[in-house]
Amino acid sequence: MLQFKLVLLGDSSVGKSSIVHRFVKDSFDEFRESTIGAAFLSQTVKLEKHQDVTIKFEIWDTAGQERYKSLAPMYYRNANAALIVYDVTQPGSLVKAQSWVEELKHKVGDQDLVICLVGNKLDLCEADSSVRQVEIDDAQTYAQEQHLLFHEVSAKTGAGIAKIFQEMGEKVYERKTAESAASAATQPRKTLNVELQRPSTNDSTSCCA
Ligand SMILES: Nc1nc2c(ncn2[C@@H]2O[C@H](COP(=O)(O)OP(=O)(O)OP(=O)(O)O)[C@@H](O)[C@H]2O)c(=O)[nH]1
Repeated sequence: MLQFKLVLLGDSSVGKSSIVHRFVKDSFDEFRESTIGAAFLSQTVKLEKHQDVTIKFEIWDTAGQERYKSLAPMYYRNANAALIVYDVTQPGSLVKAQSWVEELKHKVGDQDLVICLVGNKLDLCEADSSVRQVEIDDAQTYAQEQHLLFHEVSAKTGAGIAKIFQEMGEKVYERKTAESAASAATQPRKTLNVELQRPSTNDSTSCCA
């Protein structure tokens, strides 16, 4: 099974761990503790667009607190996919998300990485529209300009969560298969010149002694 490394980045308390737990365990904890360092989980995804293909995400959920920021490169290095999360009720968290986008593009390069911008806690706006502080159009326009995937979700209700990982899975798989096809096309064909040697009949120890 193809495995892909996925990293979650974003400000503290935006709901990174909650998104991962909703995806991996289909559960939600109202009182989740802040992550220390990073947490690792894995989950498989059966791709809807590619019949009979199941991929595995190895997920690194990083800690959003400023004091852990220097650890992040360890987790996004060699990643195939990144979810950059903000909270739709906290405009500062979008600014932080944008700085992660910049850092990834600078350090990793978006050719190598599928990036998805995710606005979380949508349920809060649905309960009371006045708490929304980041307009969907603004975030979506930014995502389009930066060539990022984009979703608004709720880890609490589960709305939109499976869709993120389905779409990310398809993108990383398509990238991988396109890369493999391109490298196969550019590889020179190797001709094997195998000379068959007849074993000498009077040397019974020649091959295994
Ligand atoms: N209403 C609502 N609350 C959420 C949602 N997602 C997370 N929360 C709450 O927000 C708080 C922070 O969630 P976490 O998942 O720990 O956030 P985090 O981004 O992993 O935080 P760090 O580990 O500090 O980086 C918790 O109290 C969650 O219950 C959501 O979709 N809706």
